[in-house]
Amino acid sequence: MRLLTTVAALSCYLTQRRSEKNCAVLDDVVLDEMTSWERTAVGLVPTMGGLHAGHLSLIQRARQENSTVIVSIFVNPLQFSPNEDFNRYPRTLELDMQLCEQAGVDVIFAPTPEAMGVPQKSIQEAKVTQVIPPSAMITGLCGGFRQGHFQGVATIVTKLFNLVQPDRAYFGQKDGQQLAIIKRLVADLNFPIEIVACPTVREASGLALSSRNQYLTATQKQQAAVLYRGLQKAEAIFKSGVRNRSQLIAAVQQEVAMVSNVLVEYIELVEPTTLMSLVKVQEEGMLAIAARMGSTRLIDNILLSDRLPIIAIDGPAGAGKSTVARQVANKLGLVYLDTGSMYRAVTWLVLQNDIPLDDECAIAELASSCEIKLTPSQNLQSPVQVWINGSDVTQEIRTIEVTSKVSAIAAQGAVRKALVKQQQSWGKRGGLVAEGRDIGTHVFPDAEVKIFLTASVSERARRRQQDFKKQNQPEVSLEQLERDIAERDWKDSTRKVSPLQKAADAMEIQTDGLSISEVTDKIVSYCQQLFSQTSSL
Ligand SMILES: Nc1ncnc2c1ncn2[C@@H]1O[C@H](COP(=O)(O)OP(=O)(O)OP(=O)(O)O)[C@@H](O)[C@H]1O
Ligand SMILES: CC(C)(CO)[C@@H](O)C(=O)[O-]
Ligand code: BAL
Repeated sequence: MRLLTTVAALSCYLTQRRSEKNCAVLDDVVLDEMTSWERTAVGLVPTMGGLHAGHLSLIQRARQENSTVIVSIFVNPLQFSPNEDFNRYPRTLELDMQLCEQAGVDVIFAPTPEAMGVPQKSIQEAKVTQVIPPSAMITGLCGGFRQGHFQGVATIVTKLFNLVQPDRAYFGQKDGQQLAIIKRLVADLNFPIEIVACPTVREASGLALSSRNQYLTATQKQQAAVLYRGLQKAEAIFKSGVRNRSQLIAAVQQEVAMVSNVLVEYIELVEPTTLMSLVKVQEEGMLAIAARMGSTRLIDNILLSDRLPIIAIDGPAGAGKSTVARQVANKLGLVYLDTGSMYRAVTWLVLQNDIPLDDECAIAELASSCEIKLTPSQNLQSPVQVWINGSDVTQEIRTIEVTSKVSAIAAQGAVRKALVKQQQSWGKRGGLVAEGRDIGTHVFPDAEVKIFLTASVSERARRRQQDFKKQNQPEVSLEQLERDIAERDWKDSTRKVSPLQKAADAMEIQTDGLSISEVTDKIVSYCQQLFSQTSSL
């Protein structure tokens, strides 16, 4: 791991890194699987240091998804008002370096204000070019109590994005208003950066981890947990059907009022993307609170989502994921999101347009502008109907030509980005069963149910040999099939980008000796039991 403190050193490092053809830890076999984009994917985790488990969750996510991970540590003077805690803010670089080293970070970028070209002044006094988010996003919530704060955040994040030019940048849901503003900044200023939102990490008491928690006494820290308890009270009545603002806010107020030395600045219900105030929750709402305990300012929020549940089924090749996913969707009355057919449809379109498979720019153009529609089929024996740009390609995407080329297309970063974006937009309504390699870790990390479906290598080899026999394919020995499957597992799990990962909160199902219907029934009863507790279905 390197500690870089100047722009020149950072720029030199990034130039070197991007010119490298091979990642040191990967052998040629896996590299063949990776596109140039994957080999140089850079993940940035912007922080102000004082690292804790919340930051480490962002770093861990970045480590899983990128070839290079850069953590910036910079207490940004532009986002502090003169009366705030800029001087007192925790600065623990030595400890932060140890934590980053253990987490596999490649670079810590920790410049001085001078190296960053921002004077140690607040945004009002600074004489630098500034980035000003839409006023509607920065006047409410924390913006009403921290004049100029979000201009300061937007300015420094823009500088970091220009300096690092990451492929992905990681932010915590804990700072929900900041997250929404950064997503808007990326969209409005056309940064080619994927913003990855990471769930809030909490103490056992429910208190959101924050560098500022260090300011609290033990008693205050215990009392501060009331913020999250209040949000949970509102969440409980939301799940029982309450949607209006006044009742949700009152539920929080009532709970927080139990602790007299918590002085509430605001409790607000807003739309999480636009931050517009909500009278009632439509699809999704963010219930946010800010309060002071003595001189310490604390914030927290929860997302209230009305969507139907999402079931994410990940697992190694040959574990029966797609067959099981379709049957689970059918039994629960949900939609089976056949992600594999989406990549096949793009492959078909590439072939239709005679685009060479290595022309990644032309393919990116096609993938980011195509419109895919999946129509579930009631008959489990017949495939999901697939449309692309209005053409029904359900049969065409199953040809040998498409099958032989789909993995080369699916490995292209721009294709993945475009299709994951489309899948996530469908995910907003929920009611989906999706299967793949990183559905529960990357595509739908907030899925209500996560299953990791697996089977032994020998069992999967036996199943594949049976499939070949049914398809009158030439016989392949079990030994050869086991070698192929073991190699595939290794490639999928050691990929630097979107590797096959069992989500920490996934239930693993070992399917050796189980039939498809037995596995399906196992998952369906697990879901029904879970949903009956939360009345999600
Ligand atoms: N508990 C948490 N869970 C998830 N992400 C977090 C958590 N705390 C901070 N983050 C994220 O880490 C990044 C850096 O935040 P920052 O360095 O300001 O830490 P902080 O804990 O938020 O400190 P502060 O006391 O200033 O709120 C931000 O994207 C923030 O949302
Ligand atoms: C994003 C950020 C690092 C910019 O200074 C800061 O606002 C923070 O730590 O959340
Ligand atoms: N993550 C919070 C940054 C700030 O309060 O300045």
